[in-house]
Amino acid sequence: MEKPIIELRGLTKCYGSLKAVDNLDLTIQKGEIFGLLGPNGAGKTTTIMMMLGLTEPTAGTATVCGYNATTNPIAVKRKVGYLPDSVGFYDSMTALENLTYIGRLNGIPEAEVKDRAFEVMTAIGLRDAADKKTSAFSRGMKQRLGLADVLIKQPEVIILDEPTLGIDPSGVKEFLKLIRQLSRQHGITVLLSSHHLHQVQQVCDRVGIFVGGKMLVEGSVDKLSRSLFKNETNVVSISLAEAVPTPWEFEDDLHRLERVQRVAVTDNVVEISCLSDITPSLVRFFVHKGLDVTGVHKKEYGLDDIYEKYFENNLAESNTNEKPNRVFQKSFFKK
Ligand SMILES: Nc1ncnc2c1ncn2[C@@H]1O[C@H](COP(=O)(O)OP(=O)(O)OP(=O)(O)O)[C@@H](O)[C@H]1O
Repeated sequence: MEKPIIELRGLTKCYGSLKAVDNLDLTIQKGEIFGLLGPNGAGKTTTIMMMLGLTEPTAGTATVCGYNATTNPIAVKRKVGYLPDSVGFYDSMTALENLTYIGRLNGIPEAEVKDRAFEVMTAIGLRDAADKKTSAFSRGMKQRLGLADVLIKQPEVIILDEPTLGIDPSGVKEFLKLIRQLSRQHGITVLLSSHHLHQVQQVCDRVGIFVGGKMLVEGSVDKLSRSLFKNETNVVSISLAEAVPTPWEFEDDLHRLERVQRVAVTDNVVEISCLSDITPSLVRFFVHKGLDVTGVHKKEYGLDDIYEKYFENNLAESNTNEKPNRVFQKSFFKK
């Protein structure tokens, strides 16, 4: 198996008595898009700073592209492109001038820098705005140009810290699509830090939920959902034309269907949890009973369900000192 492109071992950072990052172990393979998810103050930026060699760990190591980020930060910076949540440009210069300036700073030869800048601007969809001053750029365009700054040095790894802050929903969608495209086409490894569950779910191969400096859980959304919702992976909601009376005369019959585990009735919706996907049999059951089915919806568990469930389990397992997690959870969803 190939060596991981990012390898964090026992990575720890203390600020006085505060453990901002607490004994973090993480490996990311080449070409993967990994989402580091966590509420404000979770330690995401501190982790990124240590991976870039911009702050020293109190303990542990961060190895990026085969280099120790603490002892060899320059080598790491050559291989890694970092996009913070907002990027500054010289507003009196055009997008192309800003980009070629960054290209020169990164040591790209004069003969190549303009062509490379055009190439990158085309890839990120800003070719037509190349001669526009960046003072006239929207926030979304600035983030794209920030990505161009990162790409011009042809990095092996891109680290994005809250890259979609302040971008409108359609801009976010486009931006994430672009990240995925770039990663797939060029085999670039991406670490994306965010507290937007839905955005991360759209683009990442694997996610880690990071709270209070610790990685609580990691894996693909699918894997996490299967392990957390073992007994509830097949939940179907059947909507009926009329409200279901209580007690419902057909409830026992429904329970007797093979593989049905749980039935819950609310107004005109019957929610059924099953051991496997038996949607066709369920629909036949309702039709056979002479009930008008107006909708069939299969529940899919996403990252927000995973996050919620994880905390539910965590709270149930422990009866001490769990209040901070509740607070984290609330602030997580608010944004
Ligand atoms: N230079 C510093 N000195 C002291 N404490 C710090 C310093 N930098 C960060 N911290 C603390 O470390 C913790 C982790 O901060 P960090 O910025 O890494 O979190 P984050 O997950 O990136 O949060 P956000 O989503 O708000 O950016 C916080 O409690 C923060 O106050």
